[in-house]
Amino acid sequence: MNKKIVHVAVGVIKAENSVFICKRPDNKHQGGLWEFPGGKVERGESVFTALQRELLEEVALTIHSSTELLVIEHDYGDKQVRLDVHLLTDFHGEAHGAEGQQGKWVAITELDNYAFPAANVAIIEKIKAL
Ligand SMILES: Nc1nc2c([nH]c(=O)n2[C@@H]2O[C@H](COP(=O)(O)OP(=O)(O)OP(=O)(O)O)[C@@H](O)[C@H]2O)c(=O)[nH]1
Ligand SMILES: [Mg+2]
Repeated sequence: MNKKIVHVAVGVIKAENSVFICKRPDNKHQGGLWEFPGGKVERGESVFTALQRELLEEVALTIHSSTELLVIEHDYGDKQVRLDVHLLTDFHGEAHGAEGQQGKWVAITELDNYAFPAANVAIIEKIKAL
């Protein structure tokens, strides 16, 4: 049976050798794990517009431009996702967990110390190679 694929815009917010990550609330899908901020792309919306909307809501950043990093399709069993991952280096604001969630800047060399959803393995590999 074909499952519906959830289209998600994911932003890797990078400044110097660090990226900004947030902790997913326990009650959400893949809760308690760390994530790159982002969310579902709404009907008729571009990935960039979704990123602008989600990052303002979640981490209070204004995004000026983005570049595509990679696309990941992953089946969690309970949910199938397509992650459109963009690199964000052109933004303004002070990143913080604007929805009450934990958020922090982490050196790319320290990312292996954080637990991410399974789909994120390829994102982390890509970031290390930037
Ligand atoms: N934002 C984000 N979502 C991810 C990552 N990795 C990953 O598998 N996902 C999955 O992508 C899906 C959608 O993300 P989301 O929960 O942020 O969506 P959203 O902000 O629109 O949330 P909402 O609809 O609950 O308000 C979730 O099933 C989540 O588990 C990641 O690094 N960042
Ligand atoms: Mg989200």
